[in-house]
Amino acid sequence: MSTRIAFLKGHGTENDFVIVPDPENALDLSPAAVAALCDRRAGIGGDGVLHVVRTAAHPEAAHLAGEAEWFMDYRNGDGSVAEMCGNGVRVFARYLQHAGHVTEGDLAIATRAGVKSVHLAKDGDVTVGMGSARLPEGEVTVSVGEHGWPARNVNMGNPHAVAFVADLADAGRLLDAPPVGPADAYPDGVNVEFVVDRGPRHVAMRVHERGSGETRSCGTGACAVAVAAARRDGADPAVTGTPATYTVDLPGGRLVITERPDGEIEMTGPAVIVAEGEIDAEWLENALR
Ligand SMILES: N[C@H](CCC[C@H](N)C(=O)O)C(=O)O
Repeated sequence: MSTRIAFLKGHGTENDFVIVPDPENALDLSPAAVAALCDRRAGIGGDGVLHVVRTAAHPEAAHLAGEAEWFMDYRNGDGSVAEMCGNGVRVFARYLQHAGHVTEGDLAIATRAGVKSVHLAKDGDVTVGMGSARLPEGEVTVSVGEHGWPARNVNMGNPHAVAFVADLADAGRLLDAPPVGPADAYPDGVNVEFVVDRGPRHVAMRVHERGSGETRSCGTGACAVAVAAARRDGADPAVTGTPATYTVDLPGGRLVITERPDGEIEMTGPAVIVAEGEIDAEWLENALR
């Protein structure tokens, strides 16, 4: 019998992930291996992979070992690397609790976008300190077919273009990445969000994610949407001195985003471990050929 590699499956508002515990960073998780694991027909299936590594064991994160014991080595479903994954951090924290590495309460998780503070509440929700948003200068536009909209450029550690539309159906089927202009605005690609209002400080969104396609939810995207909506609504906390809280409905569930006057953004939502099992190492090896 060939070697087995442990995995778990989890999701946060139906943004789903293959979780691969690998404390000593011993596995060669190449882009091809990640894409094979995320393949929804020939593999396990997921929007991305959460590679669970002790911070001290990963060359990109070892400098953060004094601040956080675990590093979320996040990969998109196409095998590309992204700086941050908001839903992923919640599921990552839930995995650490499931595996007995942490109990409920507060913990820190290292990511490529720095160390994130996480609170595991008794009632099942997880709150993540997402840091603050950057709003690069310059107009960007998003197009779908003959439609075009001005969009807000928001960086949550990863890039987002947020377009407010009349109807979420205006985004079409989102089978491909919607063109974003100007062409040089996002040299490394971008996550694109389409937003409609549902009520005061209440929006709904769809997202086409860089490296994963349309997903049921995007945590960093929901934060980008809340930040863009607060600027549109004259509720920028840095100006008003008052925190701005938005309820964000996604196809896969609901997230609550609060931006404080100091710029810190908190995201609260569910995180679920669905299953665990073993990957056949020989299968994975063959999948790379
Ligand atoms: N596709 C994103 C990373 C995952 C973001 C999303 N799943 C989230 O929950 O924040 C990117 O390439 O920047």
